[in-house]
Amino acid sequence: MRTAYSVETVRAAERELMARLPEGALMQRAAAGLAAVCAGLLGRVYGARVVLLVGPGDNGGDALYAGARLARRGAGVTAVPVDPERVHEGGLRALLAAGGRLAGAVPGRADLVVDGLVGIGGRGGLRPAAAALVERIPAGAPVVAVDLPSGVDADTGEVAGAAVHADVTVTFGAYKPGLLIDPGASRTGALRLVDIGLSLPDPDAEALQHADVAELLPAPAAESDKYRRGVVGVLAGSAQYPGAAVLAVAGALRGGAGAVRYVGPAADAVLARYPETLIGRGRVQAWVVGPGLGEGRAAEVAEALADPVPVLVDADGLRGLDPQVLRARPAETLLTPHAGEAAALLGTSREAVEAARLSSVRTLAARYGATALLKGSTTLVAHPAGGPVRVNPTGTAWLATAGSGDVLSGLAGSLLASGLAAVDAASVAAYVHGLAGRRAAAGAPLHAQQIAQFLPEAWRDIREEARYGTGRGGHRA
Ligand SMILES: NC(=O)C1=CN([C@@H]2O[C@H](COP(=O)(O)OP(=O)(O)OC[C@H]3O[C@@H](n4cnc5c(N)ncnc54)[C@H](O)[C@@H]3O)[C@@H](O)[C@H]2O)[C@@H](O)CC1
Ligand SMILES: Nc1ncnc2c1ncn2[C@@H]1O[C@H](COP(=O)(O)OP(=O)(O)O)[C@@H](O)[C@H]1O
Ligand SMILES: [K+]
Repeated sequence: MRTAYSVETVRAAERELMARLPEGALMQRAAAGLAAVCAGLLGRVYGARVVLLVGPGDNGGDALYAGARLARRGAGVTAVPVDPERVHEGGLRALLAAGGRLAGAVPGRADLVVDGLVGIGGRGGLRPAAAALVERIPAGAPVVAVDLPSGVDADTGEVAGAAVHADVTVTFGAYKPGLLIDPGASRTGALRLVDIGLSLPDPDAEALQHADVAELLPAPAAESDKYRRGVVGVLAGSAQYPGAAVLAVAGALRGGAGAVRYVGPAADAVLARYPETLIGRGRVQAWVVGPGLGEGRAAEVAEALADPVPVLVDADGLRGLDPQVLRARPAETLLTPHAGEAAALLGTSREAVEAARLSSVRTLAARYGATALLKGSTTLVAHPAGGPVRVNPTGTAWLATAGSGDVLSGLAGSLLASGLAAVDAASVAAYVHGLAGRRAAAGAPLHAQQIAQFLPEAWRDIREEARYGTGRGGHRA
């Protein structure tokens, strides 16, 4: 499990540790880790041209001390401060003593640029003086961000205005949510964590890894039969959108349930593609409701919600949902909107949801009393009672293709039917779907059926790789 912590939590842990260590010890740990990553990237440190962009706070201090370490190994290090009157004193002294120099402008050429403009003390988009330095970063020079790419909000991943695009981000003590969640996540490049010895409480966000997912994937026991494995009901499709039913069933058949039961007007299309599907009403252990339903199907949605089993609501099923009805349900509800659907549920705009994904998914879950999976560039899953938000680390923008979400909802519903808690079903489905999408795409456009076809391969990969890894999954139901 990769865990992430808010600025407030990180600061508290730092204070606690700093009180027990000699002054400046933490910054030296950070700078040593940063310098080691920079040296690794440079290969040959001696003679390399390193440019430090130095903000007024401790983030700039880290960059200066790391620069001093590189200068002592023979690099030509130039520090460019945002404000020459406000530079970390000790860091500057160390750099100058090691042979580094101070400059008023960004040099035209560099083998490495270190972004020490702002770290967890940053607020809002970069101010003009800092943004101007970012614009001067020499084309093609690799950029290493100190703690986080300047301009990215550490807690949320929000980017208001200019922000650094890093090739590598060296973060200290703990990952911050903004490093894992878009738009921030797409600015970090490769992430490196430097352990500075913090003791941390429960995380604010977490990302499952292969080993966690492997532990959650359902597998039939020797005594299993199809009913014990769970039956998932799929209420989807319409005369206008029969394909959504086929794709949801395609996902459901590959998600661990023992049988898939289809209810709706697209039975012929479903059977033509998947003759193994059961047709018509009957007992199910979980429902998938909504893909391709079209309009005027509220009564059927309400009927499924009245069944005391877990229900996943997607797409057209999300229209006009009543929070009171969801709160009164005796079993879990899982909502799987994309940003547009989430905006309608929250009474805001799609842009507002995309700019603030973390708070949107939390609000959605709390307001509707349901687990919420917010799809898009970083898929997030929130539990209605709060706790860490799950951040999906797999996926590719090629998944943004018609019908992709239908496959996801079928898959997640199948995992619900096989007994996973809603948070686990949602985050495992997003993980496997994202991996299958990456494999199916392999750098080229894909269509939704291919995602379904690659699900078993992704599933097998997770189980295989996890044999050699460690890690724990799970979440309270
Ligand atoms: N506290 C600690 O124990 C440690 C802190 N470390 C470093 O210290 C950083 C935090 O340092 P600070 O608290 O000094 O804060 P930062 O250095 O992150 O930023 C604060 C400074 O940036 C300016 N600023 C804020 N928002 C800005 C914006 N949008 N545009 C331009 N300038 C902006 C502020 O005026 C302030 O002077 C961490 O990110 C990390 O790099 C590390 O050395 C590890 C140990
Ligand atoms: N930019 C993106 N990067 C990664 N994944 C994306 C992106 N955009 C969409 N996706 C994923 O693609 C799927 C699209 O689902 P959805 O919007 O419901 O499409 P549809 O309704 O056509 O099935 C979701 O799994 C979503 O997370
Ligand atoms: K930075």
